[in-house]
Amino acid sequence: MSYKKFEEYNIKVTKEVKHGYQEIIKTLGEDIHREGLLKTPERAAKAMQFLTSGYHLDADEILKSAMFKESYNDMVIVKDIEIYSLCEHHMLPFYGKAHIAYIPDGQIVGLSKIPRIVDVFARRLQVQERLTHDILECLNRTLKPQGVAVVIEASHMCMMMRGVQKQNSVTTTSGFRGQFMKNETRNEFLKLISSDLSR
Ligand SMILES: Nc1nc2c(ncn2[C@@H]2O[C@H](COP(=O)(O)OP(=O)(O)OP(=O)(O)O)[C@@H](O)[C@H]2O)c(=O)[nH]1
Ligand SMILES: [Zn+2]
Repeated sequence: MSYKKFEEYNIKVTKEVKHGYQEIIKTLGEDIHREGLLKTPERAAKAMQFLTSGYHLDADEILKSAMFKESYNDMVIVKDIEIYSLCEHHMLPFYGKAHIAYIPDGQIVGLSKIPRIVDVFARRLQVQERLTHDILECLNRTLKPQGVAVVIEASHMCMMMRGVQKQNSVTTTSGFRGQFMKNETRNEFLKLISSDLSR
């Protein structure tokens, strides 16, 4: 889609989602003509578009745009990557940290591209398990490393603000491919990030 077409599409989506929010706010018993709420449906629509903007981005292409030949053969870890996503069940936020490692096989990737692909998959309606695998599989198929590991620890607002109302539970998900299937490599990675996991 051309930039102009995409802009037109975005304006149309904002208009439709804004209309949806007007209905929701009204149905929930608020006065949509109240001064403080006048622009709220449009603001909420734009916020939601941003939080789901990952649908329009190609994570494989982002990685491919900065891959370099390099003979470095040891583990590369990017840890403490902030994650903000929306659970697909309640459309409430879940947030936390991702720790990602790979062992190159002839090519490395620009470091910033790792948090960028995290955002591409986080800015969608997600479950933490699928988010973990989306990131893992993207790195595995695009970079073709000797191994890749992803650990995500997150708190879910749908379990905090409502439902079971547990404020301190943290969910950890993980995925491993290639060399990280070996206990020794996996344990080295887990040890290197363990200071974060106990925080
Ligand atoms: N596996 C998984 N579950 C999630 C995630 N985010 C939210 N959930 C859960 O999705 C489930 C949806 O269950 P339902 O019983 O259909 O929804 P509900 O009645 O609102 O459930 P409660 O949250 O228990 O009140 C809940 O257990 C949530 O905790 C996630 O990332 N992964
Ligand atoms: Zn939820």
